[in-house]
Amino acid sequence: MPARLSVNLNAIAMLRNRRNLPWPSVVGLGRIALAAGAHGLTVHPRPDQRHIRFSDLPEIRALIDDEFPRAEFNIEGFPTEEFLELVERNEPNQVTLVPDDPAQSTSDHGWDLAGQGEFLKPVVKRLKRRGLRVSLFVDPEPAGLEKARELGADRIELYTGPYGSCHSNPQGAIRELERLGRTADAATAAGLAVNAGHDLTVANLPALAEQIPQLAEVSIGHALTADALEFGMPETVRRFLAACGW
Ligand SMILES: CC(=O)[C@@H](O)[C@H](O)COP(=O)(O)O
Ligand SMILES: NCC(=O)COP(=O)(O)O
Repeated sequence: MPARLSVNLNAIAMLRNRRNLPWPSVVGLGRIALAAGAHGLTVHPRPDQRHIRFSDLPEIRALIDDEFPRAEFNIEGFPTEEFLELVERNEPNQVTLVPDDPAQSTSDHGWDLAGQGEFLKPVVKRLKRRGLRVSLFVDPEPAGLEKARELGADRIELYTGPYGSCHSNPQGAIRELERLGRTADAATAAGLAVNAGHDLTVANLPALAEQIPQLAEVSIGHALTADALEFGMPETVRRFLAACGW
């Protein structure tokens, strides 16, 4: 089955936050994306709430529950106590744990699974006890992924930033794709399902989907929001779904 598309609403929230006004509406554009066929919505709340605000989460949860009960809600972020309580209050289908520092402008690396395993283990256990699917954001590096399974994770999310940055470097893109493919295969061998995200575009998705046939989900925000400004959200979602192979 082609990878499912989860639309990341952070970039829309960032645009909204330029003013103390309720537009563009994060929930409204989430609704349009799901109505156009997207399979889920992703948010990545950060402690300073510079994109998604904590108050957006119950509204997104209600949108899915009331209007799109088959859609998935994915919450991404660094597992502080504040983040974990936010997750527990809003009951997503999936939690993607990301090792980003509050000062980072965006996510730019995956977990050091060996070095940070002791920190992650109780966090994964706590989320699993709540019945949530847990995914760990990882670099495209095949070695050591069994550790993610040992920690209790269900999935990994491949950090595709280095692949995305090869948009005008075809040889580099081929090298990154091979690295992503080997990492995905190592994850599958370890019993983990595979998600991917960061700087994915309509242009670079088809090759990724071909390289990783087992890809379960892609979460996409920045390029999808840029395209939505040009083509409108419904047409953009259809273009991204087609790029995934739907
Ligand atoms: C983990 C990841 O790659 C995304 O969550 C990314 O951080 C999107 O969030 P921003 O667009 O707010 O950086
Ligand atoms: N997990 C990655 C994500 O949600 C979106 O990243 P981007 O498309 O905004 O780079």
